[in-house]
Amino acid sequence: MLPYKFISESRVGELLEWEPVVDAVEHALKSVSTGCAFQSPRVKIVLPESNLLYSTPGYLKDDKYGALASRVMTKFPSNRRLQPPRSALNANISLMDESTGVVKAIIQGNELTDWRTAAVSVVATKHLHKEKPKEILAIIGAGIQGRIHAIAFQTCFKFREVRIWNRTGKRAVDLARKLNHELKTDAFVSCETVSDCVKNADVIVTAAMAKEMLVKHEMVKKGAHINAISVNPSGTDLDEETYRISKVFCDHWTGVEHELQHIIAFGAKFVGQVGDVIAGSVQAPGAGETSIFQSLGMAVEDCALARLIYDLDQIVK
Ligand SMILES: NC(=O)C1=CN([C@@H]2O[C@H](COP(=O)(O)OP(=O)(O)OC[C@H]3O[C@@H](n4cnc5c(N)ncnc54)[C@H](O)[C@@H]3O)[C@@H](O)[C@H]2O)C=CC1
Ligand SMILES: O=C(O)C1=NCCCC1
Repeated sequence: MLPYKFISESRVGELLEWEPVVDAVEHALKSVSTGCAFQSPRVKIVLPESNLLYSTPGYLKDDKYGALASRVMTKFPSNRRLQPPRSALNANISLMDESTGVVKAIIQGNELTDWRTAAVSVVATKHLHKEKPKEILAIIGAGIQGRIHAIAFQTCFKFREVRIWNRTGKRAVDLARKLNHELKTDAFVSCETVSDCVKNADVIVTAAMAKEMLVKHEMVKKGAHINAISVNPSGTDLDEETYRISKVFCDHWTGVEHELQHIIAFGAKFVGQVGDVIAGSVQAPGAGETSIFQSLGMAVEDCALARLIYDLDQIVK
């Protein structure tokens, strides 16, 4: 018998639904603005062959989603070439008892990472693109994050059209077909060029981790909202001018200081954390203002989800 609960990926998949996940990450995002988030900059270790190990410990003080947790994640890009292929990112979360610090659960963390990242983009869009059109969504990159963002956004907002572009076009075609089938809709379409995908889109998600800047400012509709979720220290999916002409928001200031200096060097001005807008201390972008949410991911998001999963595991049989 293990001295802690083990919660597997398949169990996490059974437990999660969008409404509670979005609520949990909304609490986590707000916590950075209200003094309820305790977290350090992400530790990143570069391993041989450019593989990575990330560590993100944190404590979220919150009645509903409060938790003391630490996530360890590895990124081994060559996993995609294994037979059968494996995810490049692999995460596990230790959830500790808040009064003793003793581990009470180990949660496999890939589903958790996928759901929480897409839910964070949903919350950013809700608050930064409030009362603005949500007819056309463009998704750049049809990988794990592209797929989960497509599902989350369609579940939470119901866009009329969801366009998907991918470097290898067949992946975008296949994903659109699969999602139409799974979600019983015809809203998903694939696009052959980034420009066709982004043109006139109200909301854009970039999850391609491209070496070149894929989205150029002239492609982006004035007043659109962009969720830039790729974490890439050497590049961005958006061009420099898109950053300069937009109001740019982050998840947490510490992350900006430690990981986003290359974007500040473009002349981008970060105007606040999404949590500041939720808490009412920073204004949301006005009509006609283009906005970017530069997502890094942070420990308190993992805390909120770990708590939600742990609590659901106790009650859902
Ligand atoms: N902000 C956050 O909290 C999180 C961010 N991420 C980041 O999101 C990004 C996507 O992650 P996943 O979907 O898991 O990866 P993935 O490998 O499943 O998908 C990446 C997609 O980008 C495309 N791509 C790769 N290189 C490209 C290039 N040079 N040009 C154009 N397209 C290219 C691939 O075809 C693939 O469809 C990564 O940068 C990852 O680090 C992932 C999880 C959380
Ligand atoms: O989930 C996170 O947080 C990630 N951080 C850095 C790299 C991609 C995922």
